[in-house]
Amino acid sequence: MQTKAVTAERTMYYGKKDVFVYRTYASPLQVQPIPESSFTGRSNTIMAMDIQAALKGKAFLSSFKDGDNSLVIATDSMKNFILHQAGEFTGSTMDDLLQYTAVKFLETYDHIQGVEMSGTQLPFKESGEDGAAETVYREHACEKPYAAVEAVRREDGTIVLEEHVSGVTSLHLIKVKGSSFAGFIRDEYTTLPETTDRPLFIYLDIFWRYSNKNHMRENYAAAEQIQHIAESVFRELDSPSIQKLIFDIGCRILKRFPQLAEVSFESNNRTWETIREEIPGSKEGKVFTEPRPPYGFQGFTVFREDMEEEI
Ligand SMILES: O=c1[nH]c(=O)c2[nH]c(=O)[nH]c2[nH]1
Repeated sequence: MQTKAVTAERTMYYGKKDVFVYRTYASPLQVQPIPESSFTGRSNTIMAMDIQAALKGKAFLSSFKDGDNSLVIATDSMKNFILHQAGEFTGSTMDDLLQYTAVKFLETYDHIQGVEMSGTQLPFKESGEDGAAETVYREHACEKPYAAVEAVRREDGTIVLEEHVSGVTSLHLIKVKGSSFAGFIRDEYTTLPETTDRPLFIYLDIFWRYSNKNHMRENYAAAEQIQHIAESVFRELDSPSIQKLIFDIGCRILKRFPQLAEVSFESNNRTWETIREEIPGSKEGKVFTEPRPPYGFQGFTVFREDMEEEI
């Protein structure tokens, strides 16, 4: 849950997580292709999602303090509500489904003040060599589209979308050569050698915000396209560090999608451990093994004003 007790304000919410929603034959998604990706949409024959919802509002105080459940919507009922709305939903993205359902919660129950919802999409790829099979899908590992929304009831009673973040999580990208890491502080704590060419393996989560919340429907940036941009920039550029790599990926994403205001990254260094630098008879072959913990990580947000040069 994103909500953290970092302010003097009381933390108070409750909800349901891991609501698995499988909606079949939702409206297909269509997007404009971009140079880095031939992706043009999803059939949405299966929209598979792991959804979380949290309800907020002063009305719930008595349930915590006095054990008064008279205003409690059981989390079991919340699960049923979410599953029901998945059948009413006519849109084509998880972002939209979350917004639709969060607003429905507020419209249905007057005493709720805010609803936070997030979801991870579980991609099912068309099965078959040419992807032509229309009814058989194989579950796809690794990268997953993500979305989170918060809808609130204002003082004047209007319901607004206060927060919306989209994302793609668990990209596992390896580039076997063309990455370096050198020039860092060398002191008595340094044992890491400088590398001019390392096999860089990163785990990457990417999150983005639209400059205007209406863009979510009119100018949707698909997780697949963001992923393909990340892969293209990784392939094209020789990076001096993961820090610079994620910055460059962020600039390219903002360049490609003017409707986005910012892109954030959480990266994890999973660079393989080198076992054999040289293999007799092989020009470039090496042998590596899994890295051992602990793992390095980076977090960074790229804003539009950061984009000075063309990438
Ligand atoms: O790209 C990197 N950035 C770092 O900050 C770092 N630190 C480290 O040990 N290896 C790496 N690699």
